[in-house]
Amino acid sequence: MLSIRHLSVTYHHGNAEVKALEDLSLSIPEGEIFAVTGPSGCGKSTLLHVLAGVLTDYNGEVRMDGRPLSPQQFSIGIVPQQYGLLPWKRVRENIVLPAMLRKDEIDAAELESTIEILGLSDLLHRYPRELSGGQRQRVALARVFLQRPQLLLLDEAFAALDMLTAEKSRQLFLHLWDKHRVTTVMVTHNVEEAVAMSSRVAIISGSPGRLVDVFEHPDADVIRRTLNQPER
Ligand SMILES: Nc1ncnc2c1ncn2[C@@H]1O[C@H](COP(=O)(O)OP(=O)(O)OP(=O)(O)O)[C@@H](O)[C@H]1O
Repeated sequence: MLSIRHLSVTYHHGNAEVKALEDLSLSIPEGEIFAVTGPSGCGKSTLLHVLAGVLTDYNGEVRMDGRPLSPQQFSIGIVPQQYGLLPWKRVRENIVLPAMLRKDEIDAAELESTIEILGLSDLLHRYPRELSGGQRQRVALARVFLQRPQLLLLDEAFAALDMLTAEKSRQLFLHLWDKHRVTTVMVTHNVEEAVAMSSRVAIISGSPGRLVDVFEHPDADVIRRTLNQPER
Protein backbone atom coordinates (compact mmCIF):
# COMPACT_ATOMS: atom_id res chain seq x y z
CA MET A 1 0.00 0.00 0.00
CA LEU A 2 1.28 3.43 -0.97
CA SER A 3 0.02 5.95 1.51
CA ILE A 4 0.25 9.71 1.08
CA ARG A 5 -0.90 11.70 4.09
CA HIS A 6 -1.40 15.47 4.21
CA LEU A 7 1.26 16.12 1.59
CA SER A 8 2.05 19.81 1.08
CA VAL A 9 4.86 21.22 -1.06
CA THR A 10 5.84 24.88 -1.22
CA TYR A 11 8.53 26.12 -3.58
CA HIS A 12 10.52 29.15 -2.48
CA HIS A 13 11.52 31.56 -5.18
CA GLY A 14 13.52 34.40 -3.62
CA ASN A 15 10.95 36.01 -1.35
CA ALA A 16 8.02 34.53 -3.23
CA GLU A 17 6.37 31.24 -2.40
CA VAL A 18 4.47 28.87 -4.70
CA LYS A 19 2.19 26.41 -2.97
CA ALA A 20 2.35 23.51 -5.41
CA LEU A 21 0.43 20.92 -3.37
CA GLU A 22 -1.75 21.36 -0.33
CA ASP A 23 -2.90 18.70 2.09
CA LEU A 24 -3.05 15.87 -0.42
CA SER A 25 -3.97 12.45 0.95
CA LEU A 26 -4.25 9.27 -1.13
CA SER A 27 -4.06 5.54 -0.52
CA ILE A 28 -3.07 3.32 -3.41
CA PRO A 29 -3.26 -0.43 -2.83
CA GLU A 30 -0.55 -2.74 -4.13
CA GLY A 31 -0.98 -3.74 -7.76
CA GLU A 32 -3.16 -0.82 -8.84
CA ILE A 33 -2.67 1.54 -11.77
CA PHE A 34 -3.66 4.92 -10.39
CA ALA A 35 -3.96 7.94 -12.69
CA VAL A 36 -3.55 11.57 -11.68
CA THR A 37 -4.82 14.35 -13.88
CA GLY A 38 -5.55 18.05 -13.60
CA PRO A 39 -4.80 21.39 -15.25
CA SER A 40 -1.31 22.54 -16.11
CA GLY A 41 0.56 23.67 -13.01
CA CYS A 42 -1.65 21.81 -10.52
CA GLY A 43 1.31 19.92 -9.07
CA LYS A 44 1.26 16.59 -10.91
CA SER A 45 5.02 16.57 -11.59
CA THR A 46 5.64 17.78 -8.06
CA LEU A 47 3.75 14.76 -6.74
CA LEU A 48 5.82 12.41 -8.94
CA HIS A 49 9.04 14.10 -7.81
CA VAL A 50 8.08 13.47 -4.18
CA LEU A 51 7.24 9.82 -4.92
CA ALA A 52 10.51 9.39 -6.87
CA GLY A 53 12.47 10.76 -3.92
CA VAL A 54 13.85 13.65 -5.99
CA LEU A 55 12.00 16.22 -3.92
CA THR A 56 12.38 15.69 -0.18
CA ASP A 57 11.46 19.14 1.14
CA TYR A 58 7.78 18.56 1.85
CA ASN A 59 5.31 18.37 4.71
CA GLY A 60 3.28 15.27 5.34
CA GLU A 61 4.00 11.60 5.09
CA VAL A 62 4.66 9.24 2.20
CA ARG A 63 4.89 5.57 3.09
CA MET A 64 4.93 2.29 1.27
CA ASP A 65 3.98 -0.83 3.19
CA GLY A 66 4.26 1.20 6.38
CA ARG A 67 7.83 2.39 5.76
CA PRO A 68 8.92 5.84 4.56
CA LEU A 69 9.16 5.77 0.76
CA SER A 70 12.66 6.45 -0.55
CA PRO A 71 14.75 5.20 -3.48
CA GLN A 72 17.22 3.80 -0.97
CA GLN A 73 14.56 1.53 0.55
CA PHE A 74 12.48 0.68 -2.51
CA SER A 75 13.08 0.08 -6.18
CA ILE A 76 11.24 2.95 -7.88
CA GLY A 77 10.98 2.86 -11.67
CA ILE A 78 10.28 5.99 -13.69
CA VAL A 79 9.31 6.50 -17.32
CA PRO A 80 9.81 10.24 -17.92
CA GLN A 81 8.18 12.07 -20.79
CA GLN A 82 11.43 12.20 -22.80
CA TYR A 83 12.33 8.63 -21.71
CA GLY A 84 15.68 9.52 -20.12
CA LEU A 85 17.84 7.25 -22.31
CA LEU A 86 21.59 7.79 -22.26
CA PRO A 87 22.53 8.97 -25.78
CA TRP A 88 26.05 7.50 -25.61
CA LYS A 89 24.86 3.99 -24.71
CA ARG A 90 23.39 1.48 -27.11
CA VAL A 91 19.84 0.18 -26.66
CA ARG A 92 20.94 -3.00 -24.90
CA GLU A 93 23.09 -1.11 -22.39
CA ASN A 94 20.31 1.41 -21.78
CA ILE A 95 17.92 -1.43 -21.02
CA VAL A 96 20.11 -3.21 -18.48
CA LEU A 97 21.77 -0.19 -16.87
CA PRO A 98 19.42 0.52 -13.93
CA ALA A 99 19.34 -3.15 -12.93
CA MET A 100 23.15 -3.27 -13.16
CA LEU A 101 23.52 -0.11 -11.09
CA ARG A 102 21.38 -1.68 -8.39
CA LYS A 103 23.54 -4.81 -8.70
CA ASP A 104 20.38 -6.80 -9.41
CA GLU A 105 20.78 -10.05 -11.26
CA ILE A 106 19.19 -9.85 -14.68
CA ASP A 107 17.08 -12.83 -15.61
CA ALA A 108 18.27 -13.67 -19.15
CA ALA A 109 14.97 -15.32 -20.12
CA GLU A 110 13.00 -12.30 -18.90
CA LEU A 111 15.34 -9.94 -20.72
CA GLU A 112 14.86 -11.85 -23.94
CA SER A 113 11.09 -12.10 -23.61
CA THR A 114 10.72 -8.38 -22.74
CA ILE A 115 12.85 -7.40 -25.72
CA GLU A 116 10.80 -9.62 -27.98
CA ILE A 117 7.41 -8.44 -26.70
CA LEU A 118 8.50 -4.84 -27.28
CA GLY A 119 9.86 -5.60 -30.75
CA LEU A 120 13.38 -4.43 -29.90
CA SER A 121 15.36 -7.53 -30.94
CA ASP A 122 16.77 -5.93 -34.09
CA LEU A 123 17.56 -2.60 -32.46
CA LEU A 124 19.81 -3.64 -29.57
CA HIS A 125 23.00 -2.29 -31.16
CA ARG A 126 21.59 1.08 -32.13
CA TYR A 127 22.02 4.33 -30.26
CA PRO A 128 18.89 6.22 -29.08
CA ARG A 129 19.38 8.84 -31.83
CA GLU A 130 18.96 6.05 -34.39
CA LEU A 131 15.47 5.19 -33.11
CA SER A 132 11.99 6.57 -33.72
CA GLY A 133 10.10 8.15 -30.81
CA GLY A 134 7.99 5.02 -30.37
CA GLN A 135 11.06 2.77 -30.37
CA ARG A 136 12.77 5.00 -27.79
CA GLN A 137 9.74 4.82 -25.60
CA ARG A 138 9.70 1.00 -25.85
CA VAL A 139 13.36 0.93 -24.75
CA ALA A 140 12.34 2.97 -21.70
CA LEU A 141 9.53 0.48 -20.98
CA ALA A 142 11.92 -2.50 -21.28
CA ARG A 143 14.38 -0.78 -18.97
CA VAL A 144 11.83 0.02 -16.30
CA PHE A 145 10.21 -3.44 -16.21
CA LEU A 146 13.59 -5.19 -16.04
CA GLN A 147 14.36 -3.05 -13.02
CA ARG A 148 11.49 -4.97 -11.34
CA PRO A 149 10.29 -1.84 -9.52
CA GLN A 150 8.12 -1.97 -6.43
CA LEU A 151 6.63 1.34 -7.52
CA LEU A 152 6.32 2.52 -11.11
CA LEU A 153 5.89 6.18 -12.01
CA LEU A 154 4.80 7.30 -15.49
CA ASP A 155 5.18 11.00 -16.23
CA GLU A 156 3.18 11.74 -19.39
CA ALA A 157 4.91 8.64 -20.74
CA PHE A 158 2.84 8.42 -23.94
CA ALA A 159 2.32 12.14 -24.57
CA ALA A 160 5.10 12.66 -27.09
CA LEU A 161 3.87 9.92 -29.44
CA ASP A 162 1.42 10.20 -32.30
CA MET A 163 -2.03 8.73 -31.64
CA LEU A 164 -1.50 5.31 -33.23
CA THR A 165 1.99 4.79 -31.80
CA ALA A 166 0.78 5.86 -28.36
CA GLU A 167 -2.10 3.40 -28.51
CA LYS A 168 0.24 0.55 -29.52
CA SER A 169 2.64 1.48 -26.71
CA ARG A 170 -0.17 1.60 -24.16
CA GLN A 171 -1.23 -1.93 -25.18
CA LEU A 172 2.36 -3.17 -24.88
CA PHE A 173 2.70 -1.47 -21.53
CA LEU A 174 -0.47 -3.12 -20.22
CA HIS A 175 0.68 -6.50 -21.54
CA LEU A 176 3.97 -6.21 -19.62
CA TRP A 177 2.34 -4.63 -16.59
CA ASP A 178 -0.01 -7.60 -16.35
CA LYS A 179 2.97 -9.91 -15.79
CA HIS A 180 4.32 -7.81 -12.90
CA ARG A 181 1.26 -5.99 -11.56
CA VAL A 182 3.46 -3.35 -9.98
CA THR A 183 1.78 -0.47 -8.16
CA THR A 184 1.75 2.33 -10.72
CA VAL A 185 1.10 6.05 -10.49
CA MET A 186 0.64 7.68 -13.88
CA VAL A 187 0.38 11.38 -14.51
CA THR A 188 -1.41 12.30 -17.71
CA HIS A 189 -3.24 15.18 -19.38
CA ASN A 190 -5.03 12.66 -21.56
CA VAL A 191 -8.44 11.84 -20.08
CA GLU A 192 -8.98 8.83 -22.40
CA GLU A 193 -5.59 7.44 -21.41
CA ALA A 194 -6.32 7.87 -17.69
CA VAL A 195 -9.69 6.18 -18.01
CA ALA A 196 -8.47 3.33 -20.24
CA MET A 197 -5.35 2.41 -18.30
CA SER A 198 -6.13 2.93 -14.63
CA SER A 199 -8.65 1.61 -12.17
CA ARG A 200 -8.95 4.96 -10.41
CA VAL A 201 -8.43 8.53 -11.54
CA ALA A 202 -7.59 11.37 -9.14
CA ILE A 203 -8.27 14.95 -10.16
CA ILE A 204 -6.14 17.72 -8.72
CA SER A 205 -7.23 21.35 -8.93
CA GLY A 206 -4.87 24.18 -9.83
CA SER A 207 -2.84 26.52 -7.62
CA PRO A 208 -2.40 25.24 -5.03
CA GLY A 209 -2.90 21.64 -6.05
CA ARG A 210 -5.65 20.10 -3.96
CA LEU A 211 -7.34 16.77 -4.40
CA VAL A 212 -10.77 17.36 -5.95
CA ASP A 213 -11.97 13.77 -6.14
CA VAL A 214 -10.99 10.19 -6.89
CA PHE A 215 -13.17 8.23 -9.34
CA GLU A 216 -13.28 4.48 -9.68
CA HIS A 217 -13.52 3.16 -13.27
CA PRO A 218 -14.95 6.50 -14.38
CA ASP A 219 -16.49 7.47 -17.65
CA ALA A 220 -14.31 9.97 -19.58
CA ASP A 221 -17.18 12.49 -19.58
CA VAL A 222 -17.34 12.45 -15.78
CA ILE A 223 -13.65 13.38 -15.66
CA ARG A 224 -14.09 16.07 -18.33
CA ARG A 225 -17.04 17.59 -16.49
CA THR A 226 -15.02 17.73 -13.28
CA LEU A 227 -12.13 19.32 -15.16
CA ASN A 228 -14.53 21.76 -16.85
CA GLN A 229 -13.49 20.46 -20.27
CA PRO A 230 -16.03 20.15 -23.07
CA GLU A 231 -17.56 16.66 -23.27
CA ARG A 232 -17.22 14.66 -26.48
N1 LIG B 1 11.39 24.49 -8.98
C1 LIG B 1 10.31 25.26 -8.86
N2 LIG B 1 10.39 26.48 -8.29
C2 LIG B 1 9.31 27.26 -8.14
N3 LIG B 1 8.06 26.90 -8.53
C3 LIG B 1 7.92 25.70 -9.12
C4 LIG B 1 9.03 24.82 -9.31
N4 LIG B 1 8.57 23.68 -9.92
C5 LIG B 1 7.24 23.86 -10.09
N5 LIG B 1 6.85 25.06 -9.61
C6 LIG B 1 5.47 25.60 -9.58
O1 LIG B 1 4.68 24.68 -8.82
C7 LIG B 1 3.39 24.52 -9.42
C8 LIG B 1 3.19 23.05 -9.77
O2 LIG B 1 4.10 22.68 -10.81
P1 LIG B 1 4.13 21.22 -11.45
O3 LIG B 1 5.23 21.21 -12.44
O4 LIG B 1 4.16 20.22 -10.36
O5 LIG B 1 2.70 21.17 -12.17
P2 LIG B 1 2.14 20.15 -13.28
O6 LIG B 1 0.75 19.85 -12.88
O7 LIG B 1 3.07 19.01 -13.43
O8 LIG B 1 2.16 21.06 -14.59
P3 LIG B 1 2.20 20.62 -16.15
O9 LIG B 1 0.96 19.79 -16.37
O10 LIG B 1 2.14 21.95 -16.86
O11 LIG B 1 3.48 19.86 -16.37
C9 LIG B 1 3.36 25.46 -10.63
O12 LIG B 1 2.74 26.65 -10.21
C10 LIG B 1 4.83 25.67 -10.95
O13 LIG B 1 5.03 26.93 -11.55
